[in-house]
Amino acid sequence: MTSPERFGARLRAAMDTLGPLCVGIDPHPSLLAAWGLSDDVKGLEAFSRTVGEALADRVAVIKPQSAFFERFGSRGIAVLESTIRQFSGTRTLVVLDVKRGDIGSTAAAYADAYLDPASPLCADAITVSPYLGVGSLRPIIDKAAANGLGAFVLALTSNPEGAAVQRAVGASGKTVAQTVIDEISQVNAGVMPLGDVGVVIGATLGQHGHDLTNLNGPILAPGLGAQGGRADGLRAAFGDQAPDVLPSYSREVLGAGPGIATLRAAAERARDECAAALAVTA
Ligand SMILES: O=c1ccn([C@@H]2O[C@H](COP(=O)(O)O)[C@@H](O)[C@H]2O)c(=O)[nH]1
Repeated sequence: MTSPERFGARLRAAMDTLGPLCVGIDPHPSLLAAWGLSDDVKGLEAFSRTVGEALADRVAVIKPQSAFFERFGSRGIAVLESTIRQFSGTRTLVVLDVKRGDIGSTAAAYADAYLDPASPLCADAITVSPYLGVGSLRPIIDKAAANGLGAFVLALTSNPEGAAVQRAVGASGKTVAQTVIDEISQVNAGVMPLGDVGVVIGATLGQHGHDLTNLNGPILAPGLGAQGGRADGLRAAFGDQAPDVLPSYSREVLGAGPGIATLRAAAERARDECAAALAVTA
């Protein structure tokens, strides 16, 4: 049996062909209202289907935010399952934003839920939290690698409250975030063309002062638009790692709906701004 193509390689190909952009599916109650939809499962379903119709095969990555689906219980989860399925067979990869993490034996169950192709919630990658120790994520990292899937580990989040924990300095003299980055760098060492395990670094942070040189993995950068991050700040924030940066917008792009054409136009504008900001000059 041949091994599945690795997540890092698939992400690199998607970003090369469709551009460096992730759009979040965050069906906030205020967005449902602005789109003329009801704040219930029917509205959730219509919202997610419209985003799929507008952006499948047009953006490299789509990132459903699980919380907005969980809000509606099992029927919301059923919509999340069909939202993920909408993108299968397209070039658009799905990163499910669930920020999971637990002791290793429970992390293994999360891996079964989200990174096993037999599961209805299986995505191309998930977001995970390292605050039980990066080592506790090993079952998730291993399951992802075995199935050609990936994970993004929180390092420096886009919200201002994150700094108190993530910039705290440990006994090694490194910040918590740098320790996370360095442990993930080891996981990705030698993987070509790009490792399967990324980190999350907020696009709101500007020059964050952390060393990403050896990461060899994708950098998911949320916080653009609604949280104040700007595409023209990406280059200064990420320097030589620019080619590995996956900028992410949710509300800013979703606010252009419910029209298919207006959603596409907003995503294209965001993609072009990010691509220009991240362009590697010789
Ligand atoms: O550091 C982080 C990690 C995750 N997020 C998530 O991304 C989107 C951002 O939505 P916007 O509407 O573009 O603000 C949301 O789902 C967050 O939970 C983040 O913002 N920062």
